[in-house]
Amino acid sequence: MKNILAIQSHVVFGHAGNSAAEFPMRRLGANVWPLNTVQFSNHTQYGQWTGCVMPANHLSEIVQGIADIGQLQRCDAVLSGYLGSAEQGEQILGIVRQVKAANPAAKYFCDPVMGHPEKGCIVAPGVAEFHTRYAMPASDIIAPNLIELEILTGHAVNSVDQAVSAARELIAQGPQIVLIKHLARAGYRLDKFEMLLVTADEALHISRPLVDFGARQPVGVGDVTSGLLLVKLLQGATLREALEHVTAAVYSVMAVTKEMKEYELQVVAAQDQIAKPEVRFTASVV
Ligand SMILES: Nc1ncnc2c1ncn2[C@@H]1O[C@H](COP(=O)(O)OP(=O)(O)O)[C@@H](O)[C@H]1O
Ligand SMILES: Cc1ncc(COP(=O)(O)O)c(C=O)c1O
Ligand SMILES: [Mg+2]
Repeated sequence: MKNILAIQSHVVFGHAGNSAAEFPMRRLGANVWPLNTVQFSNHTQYGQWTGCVMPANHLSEIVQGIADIGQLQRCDAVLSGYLGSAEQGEQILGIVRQVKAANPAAKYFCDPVMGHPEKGCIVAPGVAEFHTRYAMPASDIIAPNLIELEILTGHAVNSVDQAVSAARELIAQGPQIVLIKHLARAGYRLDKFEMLLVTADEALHISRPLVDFGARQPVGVGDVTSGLLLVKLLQGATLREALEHVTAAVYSVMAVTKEMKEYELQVVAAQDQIAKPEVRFTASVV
């Protein structure tokens, strides 16, 4: 069993952050240690929520507790996602160092969740800068969407070739694997949902059909995508196997969500499809 310390948001109602990713990751057979950066009533795309951001030192305090009972060396990866404050970022980097000292084989997977005012994703000030300056160079795997990729590289990305080069600019600074979770307007086709998985010497492209949700797109898709990719890689899947499985699993969650006429991701209803998707999408080498 692989053990993943997952540091991201928790919402009581619905699915985002750990509340989106934790169950699907477990359904694939990994142990998840959820460490919540915030506890909110619901995700921020409702435009209103209640709850609080955890004090930054809460994160390291919890990890120290795990170290104190002699279990930290069993951690195979740290996953970080939605942060409640930039100060939490500093604590997370300390946690990554502490975990790697306890288990030198452990990986740091960074989902650099940044604010996206147009989409209604609201993130605290300083978090985008934290991801760009500190988290990206410290990560082993990073999974930006297109806008996050542009912020991380500091320039526009308008095509698949540019996206591959941009991913390799990041690779030159730290991570070995970059997943571009949504190519959007930089993809080959606007009527598909496309992703790229890039390493120093490999680039894989995959696409799945768009599911029509109109203007109200489900939230947490990126969080599920990142969590599942990490589990597959830790379990020894090849890059191609991991990318193809994640694409089919997340597509199935979207399709079930649409079928049930829901807005919140239906990860429980779609659980069998997460583990063994019936659809299959094939990645191609760029
Ligand atoms: N197959 C699909 N059909 C339609 N929309 C999708 C599909 N897969 C994902 N999406 C939507 O695409 C968007 C991906 O958002 P993006 O900002 O690129 O990444 P993230 O989820 O990390 O924020 C989400 O709004 C999600 O609901
Ligand atoms: C509390 C919370 N966590 C996480 C996310 C990230 O979700 P996504 O996977 O869509 O990037 C959001 C987006 O609005 C959010 O409000
Ligand atoms: Mg995201």
